[in-house]
Amino acid sequence: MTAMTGSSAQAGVDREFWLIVSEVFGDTKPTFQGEGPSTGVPALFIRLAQCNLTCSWCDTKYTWDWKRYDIAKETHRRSVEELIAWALAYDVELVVISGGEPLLQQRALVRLVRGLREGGKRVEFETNGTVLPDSSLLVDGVHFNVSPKLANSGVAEAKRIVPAALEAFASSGRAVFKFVTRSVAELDEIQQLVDDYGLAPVYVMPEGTTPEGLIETTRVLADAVAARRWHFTQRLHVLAFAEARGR
Ligand SMILES: Nc1nc2[nH]cc(C(=O)O)c2c(=O)[nH]1
Ligand code: SF4
Ligand SMILES: [Mg+2]
Repeated sequence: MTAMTGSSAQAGVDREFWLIVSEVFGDTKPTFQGEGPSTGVPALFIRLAQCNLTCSWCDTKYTWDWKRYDIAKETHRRSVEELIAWALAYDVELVVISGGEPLLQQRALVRLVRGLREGGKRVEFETNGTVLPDSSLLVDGVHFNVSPKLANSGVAEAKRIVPAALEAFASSGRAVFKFVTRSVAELDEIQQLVDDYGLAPVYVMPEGTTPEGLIETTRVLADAVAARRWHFTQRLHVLAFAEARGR
């Protein structure tokens, strides 16, 4: 026995080699990256459980809302090795790591990303931009779709806006900033964040979990987004597959 035994040392090892996963998809029912600059690119998805925010309109509450969902049913402990082997079994270059908030499990992600890169994969993270990224994740072949949350999320500003994290992503050269938006008025709120933290490039994405809702909000937003010379992104998986989980 050494001083490195006991539950906290064990937890440290766990955090390096294991991930708490919500679901993986894109294998048996192939899909595309549905959002952001790689929209339409074939992709595998690893969705991690747990989030540090509680957005009212969150479409993946089954990753964190244990009042509504059963944590025992919705979460699975998977080894980093197992996840790498799963991804490498498919001839799909892009692996999207989403959540929940994936960067809450950053120590194991460093190993996961290394294995995926060594296997020839490209990696995109979907993150809420509140967790400072480890420098070993800011490497060739790894990109971040950073989605800072607006007041429409219902989350307190001090929780959803973490200046040091936003600045780190902005200066990384590996991030785009994607804003879930409902109204033209919210574009001023986005502009303020863009100015305060030097965020670029900006992608505006309509909030919605139905094709009808997305189209309606797209019509509301498109002119004003184009006028600011910002990017616009749809949610292709919602248009293509509706609300089907795991697509
Ligand atoms: N096809 C597809 N693309 C996505 N891009 C980001 C997603 C997410 O849930 O973070 C997502 C998703 O759930 N499905
Ligand atoms: S940050 Fe993302 S996963 Fe977390 S509650 Fe908000 S929308 Fe859901
Ligand atoms: Mg989604």
